[in-house]
Formats: sequence, C-alpha cells, structure tokens
Amino acid sequence: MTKQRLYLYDTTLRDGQQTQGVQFSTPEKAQIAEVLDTLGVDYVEGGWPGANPTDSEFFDAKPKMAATFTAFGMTKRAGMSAENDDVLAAVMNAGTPAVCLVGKSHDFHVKTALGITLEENTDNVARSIAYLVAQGREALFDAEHFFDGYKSNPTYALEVIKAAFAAGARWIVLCDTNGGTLPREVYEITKAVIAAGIPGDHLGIHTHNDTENAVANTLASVDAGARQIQGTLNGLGERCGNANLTTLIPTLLLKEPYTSAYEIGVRKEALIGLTRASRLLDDILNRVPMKQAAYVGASAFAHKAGLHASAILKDPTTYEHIEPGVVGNERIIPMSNQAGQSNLRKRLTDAGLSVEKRNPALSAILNRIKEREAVGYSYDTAQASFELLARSELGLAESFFDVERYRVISERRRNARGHLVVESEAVVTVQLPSGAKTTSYYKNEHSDEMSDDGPVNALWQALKRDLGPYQDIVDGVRLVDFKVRITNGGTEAVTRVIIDFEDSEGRRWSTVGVSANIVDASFEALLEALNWKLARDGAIRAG
Ligand SMILES: CC(=O)SCCNC(=O)CCNC(=O)[C@H](O)C(C)(C)COP(=O)(O)OP(=O)(O)OC[C@H]1O[C@@H](n2cnc3c(N)ncnc32)[C@H](O)[C@@H]1OP(=O)(O)O
Ligand SMILES: CC(=O)C(=O)O
Repeated sequence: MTKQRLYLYDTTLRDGQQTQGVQFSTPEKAQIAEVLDTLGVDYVEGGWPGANPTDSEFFDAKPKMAATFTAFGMTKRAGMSAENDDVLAAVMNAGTPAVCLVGKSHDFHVKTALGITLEENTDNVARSIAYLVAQGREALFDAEHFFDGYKSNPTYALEVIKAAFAAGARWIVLCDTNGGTLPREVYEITKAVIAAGIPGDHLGIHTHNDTENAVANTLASVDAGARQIQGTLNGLGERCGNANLTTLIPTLLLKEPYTSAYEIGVRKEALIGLTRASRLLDDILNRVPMKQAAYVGASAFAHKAGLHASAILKDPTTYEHIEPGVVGNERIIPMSNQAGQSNLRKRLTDAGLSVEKRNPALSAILNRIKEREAVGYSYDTAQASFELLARSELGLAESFFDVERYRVISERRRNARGHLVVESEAVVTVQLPSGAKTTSYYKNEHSDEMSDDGPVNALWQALKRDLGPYQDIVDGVRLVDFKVRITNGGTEAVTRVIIDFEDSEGRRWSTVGVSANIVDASFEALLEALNWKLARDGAIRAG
C-alpha cells in the first residue's frame, strides 16, 4: 500500500506563545525553531510579524531552515483593499514562502466580533488569499471557529472555506478554536467538508485541548481525511493548549493504522531526540517538566507497583506500549510502599548492591520503607535516601561524622537606611572521625528583595563548611531543587522535604527528610545527601 503524506505544521512560536505566562525572546524562538527543524516538521510558524517587536525581530533575522517558514496574520479588514491593509502588509513584508491567515467562518463571529455582513467577510477572505497567491506565497487559511460555525450555519461555514480554496489556498485548516468539539463531531464534520468539495489533501486540522481531546480530535480528523496537522511542542497554546505534537509525532510513527497508512517528515531516527526537545522547551520556559507527559515524561516508563516491576524485569513489553529509548526516554523502577521484591532488587542492583533473591534483608528493607512512608517519607524519587536505608538494613551503613548540634535563626528587620533586610544564620557542631570537633557558622543577608537563599541554605553552608578529611569530596556539592509538602504522617501533619543535589561531575541525587519542623526535615535531607556522597565516593568511614 502506498503511504499518504501527512504534513506537520508547528505553531509553538505563535499559538504556543499565546499560553498565559509564556513570552519567548528572539534567541529563544531561534533555538526552538532549530529543534523543530531538526525533528523534521514541515512548517514552522514563527509568529505574527508586526504584532510585537520580538516577532518582527525574529522574522527580520530570516532564520534558515529546511521546514517551510510561515508568517501568521489575519485576513484584510473590511473597507480597505488587501494591498492597503497595514496589518497584512507587515505580515507580507516578513517575506516568508508561506503565509497563514486566520479568518472568520462562524456567522455569529462575523456579526458579533467583526460587525460586518456575511458577504463582506467572505469577500475579505477570498481577496486576502488571492493577494497572497498573487504575491507568490503558499497560502494557508485558518478557518477560525469552523466546527462551531458549521454546527450553527453549515452553508455559510462551507461558503467561506470554499471561497478561500477557490482563491488559491493550498491548505484550508479547520480550527476548533474554543476546543469544545468532541472526536465524533470532528470526524463527521471533516468528512462533510470533503464531501462538499475540499479534497482531504488540502485540509488541515487545528485543535485546542479544552476537553483534553485535542490529540484525539486531530486523529479523528486525519481518520476522516485531513492531511495537515497543526500543533505545538508539549501542547503549549491559548488557554488549555493546542494538540500536542510531542504526543502526535510518536503516535503517527509508531501506532497503527498510522504507521502503515501515512508518511510524515519526522524520521524514526529523529524520534530519539523527542524527549530532549520536550525538556529543552521546558528549560527555556523555566518549567518543571510534566512527569505524566505521554512518551516523554519522567514517569512515562516508571513502574511503581510490585506486580508491574516483577513482570517488567522478565519482559518489558508486559507493561510498556513502546520501548522508551525509541523516544529518548528511559525506564525507571521506583521504590515505594507499592513495591515488591522485584522493584527492590532492581533498585539495589542499580545502586551497586547485589542481593540474592531470598535474602531476609529484602523483606526487612521493604517493611522499613512501608513503615517510613506511613509516617510521611517518600522514596519514590529520593533514590539516595532509599540507598542509605537499604545499606543500613544490609549492615553496610557507614558513619562518617556526627552532628552534635545545629542552630538556625532567621530575622526580618529594617536596617539603619530603612531597607528591608532578611537574614538567616546557622551554626553547626560536628564531631569528626578523629574525635576532633568543628563548629561552623554561616550567614545570608538580603536587602529589599526576597530570595531562596534562606535558613536552609545557611544550614547547608554551615554543615559542609568544615568536614575535615571529607572537605574535598563535599566541596563541589550544590542544592539544585527543593520541594516541600505538608503531609499526614500517621495522625499528625508533618513536613516532607525532598532536595535534589548535584556534584561537580554533574551527578544528581535526591534525598528526603520528614519532621514537624521544616528546618529539621531539611536538615535530615541535607545530612543524607552528604552521607550518600561520601558513601558513593568511597570516603574512609569513621573508625
Ligand atoms: C484564534 C487565534 O488564536 S488567532 C491569533 C490571535 N493572536 C493575537 O491576537 C495576537 C496578536 N495580536 C495583536 O497583536 C493585535 O491583536 C493586532 C496587532 C493583530 C491587532 O491589534 P488592534 O488593532 O489593537 O486590534 P485588537 O487586538 O483590539 O482587535 C482586533 C481587531 O481585529 C478585528 N479582527 C479580528 N479578527 C479579524 C479577522 N480575521 N480579519 C479581520 N479583522 C479581524 C476585530 O474586529 C478587531 O477590530 P475592531 O477593534 O475594529 O473591533
Ligand atoms: C487560528 C487559531 O489559532 C485558532 O482558531 O485556534
């Protein structure tokens, strides 16, 4: 069977930028465009030239790409020609090979939002598209609110898109602008459009995720015959987002009937870069990547339940729909109160601790984890704390130093110049293996603006300031993330702190601490981090 070509159109830099809280800089746009181009999408929509300085600057830079670089704008306004519309002129002046214009196809919007007659709107759409074509550009028409428009007045909705098609639009893109349409309707309406004379290989689909159906709606439209897919990386986009290309790309490449029926510009070899592309976008946005994200999330191949982990170790296909490496992701077998001995042995092996199958220490470790999780601990992500707990049950625990006492003080006051000052200071007394004691002091100070350089950082700095023979090992360790949860441990609310650390070699690990007192919970996690680092780096244990 010859495969049909499906075209991918990315709008991360335009609709993605309509996400609340998202504002790309020009260099960030260039970085994202490069990622999309490397992946192999067919069209990269760069934004709306003339609408804001960043978009204009990005188009002025004329980024090089294999994809068709596309400018976005709106159809000409009533009462002026396409040539004389300054908003359209700015879009055309970007000089891109393709231009996508949004226009109305819902009678209600023509009357309410534009305040013009239905005939005037159809004429504006047709003249705008004809103008693009006359200027030698590939023309795309985003039929805004098409599905709602079709349900309200199918004759008019079809009249508008037929006018755009007749004027030379290469693609007519059916938009579920408000995101409220469900897959069955999308399928039926796409079919009806094809039956009305717009061929499927000229039809695109643009969906929003307001009912969590953007991906399903996209596939429904493809099933009905549409051949261009619009979407964004990580599903960014206005309100609840757009169709998620990070999900659609692997689905089209790896799942039937799409694998056999269609060809897309993204090659299977490029798919390995998908997880990296997704995380890069989060990095640019300063967002924590969504763990549950399909295909690319850190939990997408995490097997927590004991029954799952046991089977996974025998054959990963028992609980995995694809091999994680295909999308550049990886399998994780976390430890928790849902785990059995299979999870445990896998985690111990990963930590370099091999324990034979029926060793009683395995049950002891599992029981301890379950007991501690019942009082608020969580070993799911705190791999280093899990390892220390396991070492202790296996008789391999090492004691490097003892913290005799610590003291932390935070103060908020106005200084002599009337500026707000927030200070934290910590003192830690440590007993070293030689019997010597060291007392270290650290103070943070901040004026006017708050920062995360607070009491936990003061405690951390004081704790690792003078550790005698271990100083070289702990010097390069830094805190990279700090998460706090109030949780019900037993009958009382307690604070759980999870801290991520990194050493100078770029190795990362996480620890957990629990206490009714947030500073003490943090202290426990800090101490575990140092103990783990010393154990892993083979420090000589206290005598
Ligand atoms: C569904 C979508 O997501 S489409 C993409 C939407 N994206 C954006 O809006 C982001 C970029 N937009 C902008 O920067 C600005 O809105 C601009 C520069 C385009 C226009 O700015 P302004 O001239 O100040 O207009 P404003 O934003 O207030 O309103 C839009 C105007 O465009 C008109 N308009 C809306 N859609 C269309 C259309 N498809 N064709 C022609 N005119 C339209 C509206 O009627 C309104 O005109 P009015 O003020 O006479 O009622
Ligand atoms: C064009 C567009 O972004 C929409 O209709 O949602």
